[in-house]
Amino acid sequence: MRIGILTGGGDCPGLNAVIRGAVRAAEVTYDSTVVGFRNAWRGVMDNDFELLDVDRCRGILPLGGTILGTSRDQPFAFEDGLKKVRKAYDRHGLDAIIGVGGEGSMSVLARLHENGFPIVGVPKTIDNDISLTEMTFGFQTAVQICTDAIDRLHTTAESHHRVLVVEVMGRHVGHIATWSGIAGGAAITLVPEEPFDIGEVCERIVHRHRKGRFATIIVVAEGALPQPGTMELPEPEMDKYGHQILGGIGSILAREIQGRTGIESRMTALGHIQRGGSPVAFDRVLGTRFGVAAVEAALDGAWGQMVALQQGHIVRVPISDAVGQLKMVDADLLRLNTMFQPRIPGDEYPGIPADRLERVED
Ligand SMILES: Nc1ncnc2c1ncn2[C@@H]1O[C@H](COP(=O)(O)OP(=O)(O)OP(=O)(O)O)[C@@H](O)[C@H]1O
Ligand SMILES: O=P(O)(O)OC[C@H]1O[C@](O)(CO)[C@@H](O)[C@@H]1O
Ligand SMILES: [Mg+2]
Repeated sequence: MRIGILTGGGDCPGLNAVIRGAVRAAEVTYDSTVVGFRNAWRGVMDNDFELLDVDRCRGILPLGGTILGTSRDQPFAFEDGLKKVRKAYDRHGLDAIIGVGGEGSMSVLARLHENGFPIVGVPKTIDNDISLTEMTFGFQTAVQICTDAIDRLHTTAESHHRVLVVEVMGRHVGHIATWSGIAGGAAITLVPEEPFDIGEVCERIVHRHRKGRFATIIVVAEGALPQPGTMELPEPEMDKYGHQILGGIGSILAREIQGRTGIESRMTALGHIQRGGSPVAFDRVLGTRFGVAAVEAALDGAWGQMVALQQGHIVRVPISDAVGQLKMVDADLLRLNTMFQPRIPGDEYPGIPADRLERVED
């Protein structure tokens, strides 16, 4: 079998593990050939490719990024895009294409499948927001990077008695913020799932500092939003693909908190550091499993399917079922954010008696 592979959307630690896993499975186990297209669909449309073999993939497992390069270009944005994809299939004698990407890339794959192409999807994103898979590779690496940063920020925040706002990625959902907030012991975590009230955030900070605490770490997802009418945010700029360029809520928050509370506040935006560098072991393993499973799906003719992690097992789900709705943070985890935040008078926590709440009041 001849299999095309490409990586699309933002890069992500673990992409090279997918490529290596797919190539090793194809070449060594299933006597198949893998054609790698550079920079996602741009490479398919421009015939920019390389043949991938076990030798080419030696040493790439611990490498961040993707050896194939990536882009947000896709065939439906071009009048002759589909024609060019068809030409690539014929020219390379392809039997399948494995597309590795985020929710946007999966939507493109679903449409290509509808157009008759033999497609298999592999979900990727540090944001961990793709439905029907419990985890995407890259996420654990991003969480570890954020947690390490928060650990460091604790000591400087405490020395200076400051509020430190840490802005992390998470365009539509707060998986990275929630996990790293819990792991790093943040006092307050703000996520897109639950618009925040700046007045209440400041009240919690003041209350905490009044009771002898000397520093506060706040983790905020880049896509977190204030409750309507509570705080002005500037309109974000757009990139050339129509995505909002996020990043900035951290500095706005730090300014607002300092202005309202009088407590010195600073901000650190972790930005693309979260996406760079070597994947942690979990992401290498998940990437490898996904790469192998994608080749096996192609060999089985499981077109239009996406490989996914469910209850520790690799399964296949229709790509069309995985797109359209993002995977939000579990209510169980969001509850921890609320439980661990500095308390203010009037807080209620379902299931916890009021006298106990008073005893553990932060
Ligand atoms: N339903 C769709 N049909 C056609 N194109 C789409 C669709 N949804 C998204 N796209 C486009 O697909 C491309 C890839 O999507 P996007 O840039 O969001 O990356 P992604 O794969 O979701 O990765 P990331 O996690 O980095 O966002 C973009 O150009 C986007 O505009
Ligand atoms: O690299 P770009 O295009 O700035 O995209 C940034 C976006 O990509 C993501 O990292 C997802 O891949 C989001 O968390 C973030 O908002
Ligand atoms: Mg996307």
